[in-house]
Amino acid sequence: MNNEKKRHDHHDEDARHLFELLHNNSDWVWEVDAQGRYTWSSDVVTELLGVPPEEVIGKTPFDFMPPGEAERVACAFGAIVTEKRAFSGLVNRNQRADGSIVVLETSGIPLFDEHGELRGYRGIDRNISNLGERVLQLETIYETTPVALCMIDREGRLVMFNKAMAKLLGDNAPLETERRFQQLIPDYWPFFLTDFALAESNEELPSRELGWRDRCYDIQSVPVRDAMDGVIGLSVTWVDITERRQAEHKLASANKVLQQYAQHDHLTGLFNRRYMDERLLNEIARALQDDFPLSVCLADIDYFKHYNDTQGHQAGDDCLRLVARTLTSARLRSSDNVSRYGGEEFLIILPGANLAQAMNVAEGVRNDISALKRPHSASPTGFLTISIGVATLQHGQLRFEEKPLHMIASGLIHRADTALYAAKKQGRNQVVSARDGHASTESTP
Ligand SMILES: Nc1nc2c(ncn2[C@@H]2O[C@H](COP(=O)(O)OP(=O)(O)OP(=O)(O)O)[C@@H](O)[C@H]2O)c(=O)[nH]1
Repeated sequence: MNNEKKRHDHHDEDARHLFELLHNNSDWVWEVDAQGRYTWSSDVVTELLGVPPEEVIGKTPFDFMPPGEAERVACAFGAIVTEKRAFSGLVNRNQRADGSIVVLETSGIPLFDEHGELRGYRGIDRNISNLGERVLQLETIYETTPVALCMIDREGRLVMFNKAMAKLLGDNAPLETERRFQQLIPDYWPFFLTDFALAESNEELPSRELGWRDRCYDIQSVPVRDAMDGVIGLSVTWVDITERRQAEHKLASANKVLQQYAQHDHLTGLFNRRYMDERLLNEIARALQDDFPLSVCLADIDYFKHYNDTQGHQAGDDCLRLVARTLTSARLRSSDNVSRYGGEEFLIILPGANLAQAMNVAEGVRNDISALKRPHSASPTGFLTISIGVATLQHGQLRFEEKPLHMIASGLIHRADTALYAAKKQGRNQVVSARDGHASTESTP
């Protein structure tokens, strides 16, 4: 009898204690039915929402939230109820009876009846107004930023992802967090495995440029660590750089076209004088450095003014194009360069060619042009011909040249021009070298 009374007293004591715990605490304890209507509430609700427990019964949590917030939370809570799972840390804004806003952190566990059917939830709400407002703001920023963000854990699960990331994944977007990245974008998983390995060894993670469904992304992972500094996941940023890359490609092609214009003669397609002057400086510098000879051939169409005057300017242009084609199809080395140097004047740079070799090339070119048998009434041959002046920077002689490059270049061109003048003077349709001023081939009248 005595023991029985003791047990009874204990029971009373526990019940009083439990009552105190439930109603006189900082957390609000509640139960809802399967439709989310409160079926039981501790007194703490008065403190949190400014209404007594009896006014809460029959209502749902969404009845205490501002409309936009109710919609947002309903969305998150809908997924939880569908899966009939426990949840925690669900942050939500509520409107108190006096109109003020209180931010609550809600956690709960599902309750099942004897048939295993969901009969409701039991849980607690905690007032986190100070911290909560900041958390919600950060969540909003995370959710609505146009940059795609996600967090991948070590098993490849997509633990978190924002709206932009869901859009990026499109119909690949996971409906449950259990979906693994390996299944979503299998090709990228090896990159993240590498990032995990680098993060483990405290190395910097590189940014990567990868394509996914016709878009181009700049992807950067940052390790997420636990309290013991272990890597538990990767926070990944996906910046869509498709437009930037497209603009860069357009710019590169435009630059290519501009460069083509800047370096080429539009009539013949050959390199122009501006390019060739620069090229000549580079070739002379190379010849000086490696101590090899370099020659230039300056070619000029004979009696071209007359050709123009009799055949017309258009035919003159065609003739210039024909000469350009013939010069480029001559058997030159790949390092040789042909340009239109002036109106009807062409320059050929022959790196590595000594005077004899250059004379040979020039003679071949002269011969090619006369072999075209292009009628030209003013020419003594009756056909189109060219005259060529050849000048060479001799191997060995260069070493002692101490002039600036541009002076060596202009001196070389000047000597070729003087030789060309001599060729014209001696009857045209011939090649003359700057050294001796003698024609290598006489014109054939
Ligand atoms: N059709 C055409 N003619 C051009 C072009 N550039 C220069 N010319 C012509 O080339 C001719 C060059 O004439 P001249 O410098 O007097 O020389 P030439 O008549 O060839 O006489 P020699 O060089 O002494 O044999 C001029 O009539 C220019 O108008 C061009 O792009 N197209």
